[in-house]
Parts: sequence; C-alpha cells; structure tokens
Amino acid sequence: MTAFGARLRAAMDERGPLCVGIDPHASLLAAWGLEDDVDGLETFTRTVVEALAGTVAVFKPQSAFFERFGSRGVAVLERAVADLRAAGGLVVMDAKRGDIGSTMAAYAQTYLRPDSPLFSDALTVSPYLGYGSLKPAVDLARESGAGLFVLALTSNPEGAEVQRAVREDGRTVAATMLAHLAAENAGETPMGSFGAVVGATLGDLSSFDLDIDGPLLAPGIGAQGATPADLPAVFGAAVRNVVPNVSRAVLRHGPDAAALRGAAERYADEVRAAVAG
Ligand SMILES: O=C(O)c1cc(=O)[nH]c(=O)n1[C@@H]1O[C@H](COP(=O)(O)O)[C@@H](O)[C@H]1O
Repeated sequence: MTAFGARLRAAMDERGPLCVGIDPHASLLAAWGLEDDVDGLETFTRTVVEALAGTVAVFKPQSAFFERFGSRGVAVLERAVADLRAAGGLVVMDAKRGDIGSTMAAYAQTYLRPDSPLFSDALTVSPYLGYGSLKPAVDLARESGAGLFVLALTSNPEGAEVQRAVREDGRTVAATMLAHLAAENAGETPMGSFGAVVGATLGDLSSFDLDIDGPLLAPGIGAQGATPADLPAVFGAAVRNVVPNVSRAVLRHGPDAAALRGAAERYADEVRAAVAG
C-alpha cells in the first residue's frame, strides 16, 4: 500500500484537510433522540458514515465511545472503519495507545496489520513511556503503509506539566517528540507518515519546531474553543500540514444528514480559507 503520508496528502488536496471526529458521546445520542445503548450507537455511527464518508478526507473515530459498550460496540467500530475506508475516507483510529515495547507490538497488530478487523490508516499513540517504546508501531506502520499520530502538545491544559517539562539538555519533552518525528519522516515525499498531535487551542507555538515533514493533527476546534481562523497564528508555516479535527461541533448538527454535511462543509471551507491565508 502507498505510504500513509502520500495518501493523506492526496486526500487533503482532493477533499480538503478537515478531519471529522466520530465521538458518540451519551449526550449526543440523547440529543439525536437515541438510547444510550449499542443500538443507539449503531444508528448514530451509521448516520455519520452515510452522511460524510464520500466527501470528508479524514475520520477519527474515538475508540473509547465504542469500547464503552463492550464487544458489540467494538463491532460497530469495525464496521464503521471498513465502510469509511470503502468510501475513500482515511481513518485515524483514536485509541491513544502506549505501553512497553512487547505490549505495544500487540496494540500495533490490532490497528496496523492489514488483516486485522480494526486496521486503520493511522493510529493515535502516546509516547509517554518513552518514544522508543513505540518502535513496534513505527515498524509495523512502515511495513503496512499506515501512519501514527504521536501526542506531542495536546489540546488540554493539563498536558503542559508533562509536555512542556524541560529536560537535562534544555529541550522540552514535546520538542523532543517533534524531533523524533522529524527524524522518522526525513526524506519522505510528499510528506512522511509519522504525525504529531498538536492542539489548535494552544496559541502561538513559534517556540516549537513544527516542521516535522509530516502531518499535524489539530484537535480543539469547535467544542474546545478554537476556530479554523486561529490555525495560521498557532501553526505558522506548518499550517499546510495541519489536519484540523472537529468532533462535537459537527456531530451536534445530526441526525439530519443534510445538516451534518452542511456543518462539515462549512468547517472544510473555513479551514481551506485559513490555510490559503
Ligand atoms: O488525539 C486526539 O485526537 C486528541 C488530542 C488532544 O490533544 N485533544 C483532543 O481533544 N483529542 C481528541 O479530539 C477529539 C476532540 O473532540 P471535540 O472537542 O468534540 O471536537 C476527542 O476525540 C479527543 O479525544
């Protein structure tokens, strides 16, 4: 399979860089008139997939909201991943996995081995057991043509105590993660497959080198307060590699398919305008 970075760049060029997050919160199920059970989950997910799969570039299902319902919830997730991919969408599985290397290998097989029922185009991972602990996922992603998004500077205020901590060499932890990713992506065209998660809520990030030659997944738009217009000021020149994620602020427009599509299109247009400057 063509490398994730190249597939992502092509999808961003064709459909625009917006990522719609599929986060079936209990409160959203209720707002859609659905029960907070696996049937409600299934109807919600199917509605989002049918409304958006053919037009949005990237989808980020949040695994926690499916795992909540046990194996039947995970089955809904498997089906959504397959349907989104069949319709030409790229799937970033948001599971934020991270463990010691041998267990990380099992997580990697779950999401990054092409014959797995949860195989996704990319996976969010946490490097806070040490970047090196992610090696099995990096290796399998390379082999499978998949990608990773590594938590670098998260959108939540609590993240700073870890991510902005200063190491003995004077660099912050987050800057170190970004440097690892830049090394991973070196020489890849049009873009590497190893991305960073960098919140759109964080204000000016010019003290960080965001030029990692890979994608920057930017959650925080909508419900967490950031807007597409903020992106150039937050990301500077790296804005052309940003994949902004919007979950609740799109999903709250359901269950009407046309309203969901309209909300996604408005965000996609605003993002395109912001990136074009
Ligand atoms: O990795 C993520 O996607 C993520 C990282 C981060 O720093 N902040 C963050 O909000 N997220 C996820 O992005 C989504 C944001 O959802 P909304 O706030 O509803 O748009 C959720 O699924 C979060 O788990």
